Amino acid sequence: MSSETAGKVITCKAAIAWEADKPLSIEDVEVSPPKAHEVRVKILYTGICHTDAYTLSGQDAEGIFPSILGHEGGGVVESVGEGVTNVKVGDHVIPLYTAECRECKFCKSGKTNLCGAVRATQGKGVMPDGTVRFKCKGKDIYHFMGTSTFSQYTVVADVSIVTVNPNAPLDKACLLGCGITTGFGALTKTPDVENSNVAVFGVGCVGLSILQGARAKKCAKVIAIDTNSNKKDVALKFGATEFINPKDLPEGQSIVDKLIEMTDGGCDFTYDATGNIQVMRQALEACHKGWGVSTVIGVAPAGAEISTRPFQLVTGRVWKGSAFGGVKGRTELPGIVEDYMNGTLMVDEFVTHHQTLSGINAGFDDMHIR
Ligand SMILES: NC(=O)C1=CN([C@@H]2O[C@H](COP(=O)(O)OP(=O)(O)OC[C@H]3O[C@@H](n4cnc5c(N)ncnc54)[C@H](OP(=O)(O)O)[C@@H]3O)[C@@H](O)[C@H]2O)C=CC1
Ligand SMILES: N[C@@H](CCC(=O)N[C@@H](CSC=O)C(=O)NCC(=O)O)C(=O)O
Ligand SMILES: [Zn+2]
Ligand SMILES: [Zn+2]
Repeated sequence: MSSETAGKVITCKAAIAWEADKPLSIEDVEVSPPKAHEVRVKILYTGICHTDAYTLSGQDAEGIFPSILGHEGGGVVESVGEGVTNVKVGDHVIPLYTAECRECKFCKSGKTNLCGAVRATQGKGVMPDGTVRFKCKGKDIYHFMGTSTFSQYTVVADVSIVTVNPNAPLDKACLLGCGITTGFGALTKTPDVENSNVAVFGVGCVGLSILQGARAKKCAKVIAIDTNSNKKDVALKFGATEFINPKDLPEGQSIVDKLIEMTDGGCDFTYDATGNIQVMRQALEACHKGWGVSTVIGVAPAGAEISTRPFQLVTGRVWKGSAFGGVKGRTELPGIVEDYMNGTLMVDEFVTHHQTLSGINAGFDDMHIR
């Protein structure tokens, strides 16, 4: 069965990022029908992630303009292109910026959630055939992260979408398209994390979700670190057992010294959820000699590099990273939605503000309210 609009161009509203570091502009866009192995989705809700703000600011090495940003969406399938078998018209879906084709070297490796099927074209802002599905004022508009959820309709590759429980409220479940899943997955998929000492740098959506994961995995000491002391209460609510503001430490004591002191030699696991390269170094160096593992999650500006003394690694600390929490979207995201539905994963608590599409720039400002 097909919808009335199937096969036709749909004209709808979208927020266009015409150039870096300028407000988004609400425009009429023409959204072409999906080609083979593509899906057109009516987006009902989207979150705004700090990565959208980062790309809009011009700091993303892959940032392309004009484009339609957004990657934390929830919607309903409007139509499907030829050969699409994994979703159907009317399905409630979450677009996936980390695809899962189940056929590429990455997917088959069993070692990573990264997928090679569409990543190269995704990074260039085009669909897998090298063309775009959006037009505005006669100009081609680029896609973003393979999702472009700041549009009333979007087109995604079939490997970049998953059907979820239709009873899940999409105004909240859309957040599982990035931040919450990223933090929760990064912690819960860490091997041997149970009963360990954990430090989480940055108490935003990602950091809070790491804290939730730490509680679920019954970690022993769970230390949240943020330069904003207003984050203490929420950190404790989501699973931190302690909170430190590095600015409050006595002169001469670094956050690394403090964490080593609190954990009898260093943390078993640390996570960066700030995107700050100095913090990434602190997170690594606060790990226990011999076995501590530090995971980089935050996204740093184009050109930024991390550094430490090689001795930190020689003496057994491990530096690694995680994208989308290591979660394989098509296989695992429906289960995470179920965790939300059965009350074992907090999601509603992350919704602090609502905006309509026309208020999207105010939505970006809302993220910075302390
Ligand atoms: N790898 C992945 O798959 C993903 C990565 N990300 C990235 O993760 C990062 C976190 O995202 P999100 O949680 O939404 O971001 P937020 O900005 O909401 O959270 C980051 C927190 O870190 C705090 N912070 C800043 N500097 C320091 C510091 N020196 N020490 C301790 N805390 C500090 C910030 O405080 P303040 O607000 O006062 O600056 C803020 O509270 C971003 O870089 C984002 O782009 C997001 C999703 C997926
Ligand atoms: N485009 C950037 C890197 C941006 C980045 O690291 N993105 C994360 C997701 S952030 C979500 O909010 C990610 O999953 N990276 C892996 C990937 O394959 O993109 C750059 O060029 O540095
Ligand atoms: Zn994101
Ligand atoms: Zn793949």
